[in-house]
Amino acid sequence: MENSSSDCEDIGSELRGKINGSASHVSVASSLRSVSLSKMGLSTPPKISEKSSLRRNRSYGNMLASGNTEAKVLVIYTGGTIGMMRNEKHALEPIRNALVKNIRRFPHMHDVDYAQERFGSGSTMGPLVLPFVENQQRRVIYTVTEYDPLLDSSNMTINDWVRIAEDIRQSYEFFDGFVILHGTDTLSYTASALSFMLENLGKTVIITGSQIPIFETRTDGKDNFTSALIIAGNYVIPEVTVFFGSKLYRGNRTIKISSASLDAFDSPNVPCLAKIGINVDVDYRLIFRPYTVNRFCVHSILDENVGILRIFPSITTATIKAFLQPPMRGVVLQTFGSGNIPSNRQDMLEALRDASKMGMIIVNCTQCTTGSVCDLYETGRLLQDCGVISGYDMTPEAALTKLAYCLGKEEWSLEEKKKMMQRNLRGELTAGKSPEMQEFDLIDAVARSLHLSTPHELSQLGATLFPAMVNTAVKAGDLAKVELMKSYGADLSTINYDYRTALHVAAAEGREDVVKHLLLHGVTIHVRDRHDRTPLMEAIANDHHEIIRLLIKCGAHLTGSARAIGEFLCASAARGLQKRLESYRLAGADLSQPDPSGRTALHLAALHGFKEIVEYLLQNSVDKDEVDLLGLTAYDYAKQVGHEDICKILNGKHVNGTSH
Ligand SMILES: NC(=O)C[C@H](N)C(=O)O
Repeated sequence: MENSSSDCEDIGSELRGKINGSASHVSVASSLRSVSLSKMGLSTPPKISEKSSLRRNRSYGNMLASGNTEAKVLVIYTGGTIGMMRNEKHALEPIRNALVKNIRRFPHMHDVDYAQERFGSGSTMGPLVLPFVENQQRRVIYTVTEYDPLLDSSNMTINDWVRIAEDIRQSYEFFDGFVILHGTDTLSYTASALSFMLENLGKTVIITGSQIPIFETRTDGKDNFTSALIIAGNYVIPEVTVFFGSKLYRGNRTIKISSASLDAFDSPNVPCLAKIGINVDVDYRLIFRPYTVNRFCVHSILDENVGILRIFPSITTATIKAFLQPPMRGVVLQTFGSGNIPSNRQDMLEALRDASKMGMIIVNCTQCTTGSVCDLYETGRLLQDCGVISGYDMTPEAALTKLAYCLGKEEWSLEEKKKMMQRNLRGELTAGKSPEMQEFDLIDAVARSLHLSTPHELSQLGATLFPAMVNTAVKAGDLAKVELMKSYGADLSTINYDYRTALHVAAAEGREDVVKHLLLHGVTIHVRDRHDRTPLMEAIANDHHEIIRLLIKCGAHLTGSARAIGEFLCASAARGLQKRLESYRLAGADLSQPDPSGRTALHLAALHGFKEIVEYLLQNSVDKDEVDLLGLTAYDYAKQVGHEDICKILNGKHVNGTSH
């Protein structure tokens, strides 16, 4: 299917004025609200009825003929050192409108020639284009939306997290991935909060920033930003992640470890998800996936009555009591070692017990950078008796934002909130042991027989064998074998040489039970294969209606431009494929969407004499009076070729009311 780059251009041109012009500081939520959905060619695709819009759409058609594979990334620029400049006192401060202007001058970040050829604009306006990157499938087209005011992240609040989350929600279907430019100081808090707020996330969200402004000669900003764009555009890692200093981390596992080093972040309790060196090495097995059949949504109610209390020797009861006073509703207690507090401090224990009895959620987290709280010592077990719950190995940032999130879930009872705090929701904690792999490791066995031994050879073997074996089991609908492959260490989300996943195969083959199984195992629905086809497109192309319903329920959406969908609809009608039209309808297409000549599926069905399709389209509210580029209605076509039965159905009324 044709990619939807024109959507990107529409968004780009709409935001362009706001980014570069005088009214530059508008949140993308409000910007996108002002960009009509029909203009983006998605939910309510445009109808072509006026000559001007026709001309516009034709010229888009020419641009799309470039045949390049592109990915669209939305960049939300909130502030931080990355976009700061030195003022007269030599202090760093964010400068409005400077980032995009400067990026346009960096040949490493913006390919002016490509932008010129593709969008007819390049050096001053239009979407930004990342130059071609060796070994990456897609060229990244990105749009930057700049917040007003730009913030040093120390000034950010819960309201800013909500704003970012809402902006992602508003633009979710129009972009392949998201990059958030953010100050480093509170970046881990934002990353943790967003990881909870963005529920059933299916796309890549990366937060990055820098220690040195991007405008300076020696900067980490350019590499961090470019790498984040490449990953967001080319890899589906459905998590809120942090990219910094050559590594991609799970956001809610990160902490800022240095105020000076360019490796400012770490995720001490879990390995990084990807490393950028000469190649991009993603460890797909580490990716945390939503194990539900639900579509993406944002939970934006956070309770701000939460806090972190760090215990220290000789802390007074008065201090503790003061901290636990209403309106406080949730507290992260940072304790010693593996979760200990002084066992000889009955006063302290009493204060905690009282607060817990009053309905406060108190979560025990360690002051150590690595490791977890556990009931190894009497001093730790005592806290449990007071109603304090375990935060396992959560970072204080993750525990605090998770508390704000859980307390904001009004539909959950207090017990449920406590249960959720101790459950692994987004990969933020490790409770208990991870499932064991089968003793007989398939890849090891094959590797031995092939005399392969290096870790690189082993991972290459796995990457080659597993997709083929999983896909064979999926094609056969053999769920037991799919499970077996998983126990051998296969990642069900893995892609083959054609960038296809098991979900593509299951959707194409009509294996509804396998589709369900894969979705429940977190296989992402947004991966596009070499030919830009998503699992949803596979289900449509094979008319598997139940699977289309399932994928849509899970948040899948059409990815082609409105015009391309119009072409598909017309082609289906011309070939008498009513089932295919129904497939598109179930997938959310507007059956009235015209092709570039302004003809709708109804014109084509009338022309080719498919009476049932004409009836079907009329039942689905396709306007019989729509005229094409030549000013002809569906009736005119039917009349011309003598389909009298269809003329009768279309009842001869012209758009302006004159009878034929
Ligand atoms: N490196 C940075 O971005 C630090 C800056 N103070 C901020 O958090 O906004």
